[in-house]
Amino acid sequence: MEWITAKKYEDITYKKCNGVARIAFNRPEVRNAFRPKTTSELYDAFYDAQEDTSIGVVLLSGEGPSPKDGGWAFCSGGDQKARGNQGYVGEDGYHRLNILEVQRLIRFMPKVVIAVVPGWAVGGGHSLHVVCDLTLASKEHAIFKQTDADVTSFDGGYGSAYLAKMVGQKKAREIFFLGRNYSAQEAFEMGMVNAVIPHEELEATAYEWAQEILEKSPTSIKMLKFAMNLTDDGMVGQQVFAGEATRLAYGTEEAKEGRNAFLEKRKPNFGSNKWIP
Ligand SMILES: CC(C)(COP(=O)(O)OP(=O)(O)OC[C@H]1O[C@@H](n2cnc3c(N)ncnc32)[C@H](O)[C@@H]1OP(=O)(O)O)[C@@H](O)C(=O)NCCC(=O)NCCSC(=O)CCC(=O)c1ccccc1C(=O)O
Repeated sequence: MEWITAKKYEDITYKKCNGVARIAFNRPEVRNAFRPKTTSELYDAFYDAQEDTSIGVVLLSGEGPSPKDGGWAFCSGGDQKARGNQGYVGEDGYHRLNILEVQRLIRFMPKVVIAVVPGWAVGGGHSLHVVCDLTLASKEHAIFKQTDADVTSFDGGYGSAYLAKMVGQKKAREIFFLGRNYSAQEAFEMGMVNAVIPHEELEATAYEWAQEILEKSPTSIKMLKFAMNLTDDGMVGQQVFAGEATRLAYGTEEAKEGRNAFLEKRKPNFGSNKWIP
C-alpha cells in the first residue's frame, strides 16, 4: 500500500491509494473530538472523494495513539471546549452543528464508506460510525459509547433512529439512555459492527475489504447503497435513488431521441416496439 497525501489539512489527514480514499481525524490528544474546522475539513475531503472518479471506497478513521497517554480513538464527538450556547464555535465566531452535513454526505455519496474504528467511538463520533456503510473495529481498543444524554446534545437523526433500525429498539434505547461502554465484540453481536479485527491488522483489513468492493460493478454498488437507504430516508431517499435511475435512463436510445428531437425542433419518434413488458 502506498498512500499518497491528497490534501493537507490541520485537523484531519487525507490520503488515497488504488481506488481507496482514507480520511482520518487527527486530534488524538483530545480523542479526535471535532470542532467546526474539523467538520469543514471533513466535508471538503469527503466531497473531493465523492467527485474523484478513481475512488470507489472511503475509509473514515482516527489517527493515533495520543501522544499524551497512548489512548486510541476513532472520534469522541463534538469538542466540548469549542461548544458555545448555540452550537460549536468556529474561527469566524459562528455557532454551528455542521457535523450533520458530513453525515448527509456520507449517507448520500455514491460510494461505500467504511468506519475503521481503532479506539473510542463516542457521542457524535458514535453517530458517524452508525451512518457509515460498514464498520470494522479494533479488537483490543475499540469502545462504543453514547454520551449524548450526559452532555445535553442529542443526535435525533441517524445517530439514534437509524441505530435503532440496526441494533433494535430496546438495544438502541439502552445505548442512549444508559451511556455504557461496549467492546468491539459486543458491538459486533448487536449488529452495528461488521468485523472485529486485531488492532495491528485493522488498517490492512480495511484496505482489503475496500479492494474486494472495488472489484464489483460500480453501478450495482451505488444502486444497492441507495436502495438500502431509500426506505429510511423518505422522499430524499427516493430522490437520490430516482436521480441515479434517471441517469441510467439517459443512456438509452429513447432518451437520446427525446433530447435530439427537442434540439432539432421536431416531434420525438420513440419507435413502435419500446413498451417492453
Ligand atoms: C472519549 C472518552 C470516553 C475517553 O475517555 P478517556 O480515555 O478516559 O480519556 P480522557 O482523559 O477523558 O480524554 C483525554 C483528553 O481528551 C479530551 N477530550 C475527550 N473527548 C473530548 C471532547 N469530546 N471534547 C473535548 N475534549 C475531549 C479530554 O478532555 C482529555 O483532555 P485533557 O486535556 O488531557 O484532560 C472521554 O474523553 C469522554 O467521555 N469524552 C467526551 C465525550 C462526549 O461527551 N462527546 C460529546 C458528545 S455530544 C457530540 O458529540 C456533539 C454531536 C453534535 O455535534 C451534534 C449533535 C446533534 C446535532 C448536531 C450535532 C453537530 O452537528 O455537531
